[in-house]
Amino acid sequence: MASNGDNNASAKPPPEPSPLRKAKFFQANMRILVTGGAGFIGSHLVDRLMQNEKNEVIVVDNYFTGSKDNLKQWFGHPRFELIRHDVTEPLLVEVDQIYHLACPASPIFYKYNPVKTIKTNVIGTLNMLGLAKRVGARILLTSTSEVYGDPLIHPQDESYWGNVNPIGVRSCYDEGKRVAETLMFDYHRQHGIEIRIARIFNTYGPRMNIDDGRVVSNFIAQAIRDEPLTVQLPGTQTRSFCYVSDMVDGLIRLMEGDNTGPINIGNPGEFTILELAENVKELINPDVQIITVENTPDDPRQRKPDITKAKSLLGWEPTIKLSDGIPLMEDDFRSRLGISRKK
Ligand SMILES: NC(=O)c1ccc[n+]([C@@H]2O[C@H](COP(=O)([O-])OP(=O)(O)OC[C@H]3O[C@@H](n4cnc5c(N)ncnc54)[C@H](O)[C@@H]3O)[C@@H](O)[C@H]2O)c1
Ligand SMILES: O=c1ccn([C@@H]2O[C@H](COP(=O)(O)OP(=O)(O)O[C@H]3OC[C@@H](O)[C@H](O)[C@H]3O)[C@@H](O)[C@H]2O)c(=O)[nH]1
Repeated sequence: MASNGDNNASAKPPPEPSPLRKAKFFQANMRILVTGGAGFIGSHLVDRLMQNEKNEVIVVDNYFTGSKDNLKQWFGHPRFELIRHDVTEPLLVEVDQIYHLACPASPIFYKYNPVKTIKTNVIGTLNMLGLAKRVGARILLTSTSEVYGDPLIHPQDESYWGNVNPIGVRSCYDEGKRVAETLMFDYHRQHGIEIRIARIFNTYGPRMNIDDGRVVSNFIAQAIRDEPLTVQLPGTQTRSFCYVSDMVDGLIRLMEGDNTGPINIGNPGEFTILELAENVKELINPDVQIITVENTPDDPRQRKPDITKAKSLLGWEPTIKLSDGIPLMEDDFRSRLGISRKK
């Protein structure tokens, strides 16, 4: 099946960014806002940004799925600030870059209060774009592979417009992210805002909530606790799993580069969910049982990123394969669960 053409096509060049960008008083540091920075990917991003001593990092988070614990290593640091704030409310800060991650990402959490999820995606993104416009900041949105819905082309490249149910139980998230992308491009074309859009594919690693509900964290927690691994039917559905340090590297490259995106960031290594369960069983607990359970509506049947653009435009590709990433996550889960390896 054919793709839908160039997403970036625009008739005329966008206007210049806000003059405020160039009218600031001299300042040596880069002031970076990370929304959703207390969450899984956000906190790893903050760690990486804080390594650069020219960066000042402000995190805003409402702690719905994130935790202060993920950032405790930075409390009291002079270049770090944490604000309890909900992005559905306006925010007044002075920053140069915005990494906009705030949004529950696990299906069980984003479906828990769907109206809030879509407000976070739409009003939250509008607020962050309004902020970017006022201060002339560059803004990066963490969009998702879910914008492709249950994809009819495989692997998915950025020119594919997707196959999304607009009225389903996942729509608050996938349609919400699609509107967020639309808003990003409208602010770019209309107001000259410097935008970056990452389409993130399934990402895993240390610090995921133990009971997050997503498949890798579920299977690892189950294997450590000696509970059966719950493969949702049919088990032949596929996902491609990216380790979090690779993801953070891709996001920073996208922010620092010249391309608006959207750009897929993910690991093209594709596994059926049953294969994932077998991998976790082999690596963590060969005695654990694998069982099948009912699935939820509209679960995408296949997903794998085409990362040609990320390779050529960002010089990025993932470096950590699943069989190396699972043990790294296992260490973190064991220490948080207080269950050591069997002798
Ligand atoms: N992890 C993945 O596989 C994946 C895949 C695709 C896209 N993404 C996107 O990456 C981003 C981060 O995902 P994650 O896996 O780290 O999820 P996460 O749930 O761990 O982090 C999301 C963070 O946003 C915060 N948040 C939620 N709603 C908020 C609101 N209204 N105001 C302020 N803060 C709010 C949460 O408390 C949490 O700290 C999300 O935008 C998600 O859609 C993640
Ligand atoms: O215990 C489980 C959990 C999940 N699954 C299956 O594993 C697959 C992946 O499910 P997850 O809940 O981890 O995540 P999904 O791929 O459905 O959605 C994710 O996609 C990308 C991001 O935007 C989000 O992090 C999330 O929406 C699904 O087919 C699901 O049915 C299981 O078989 N068992």
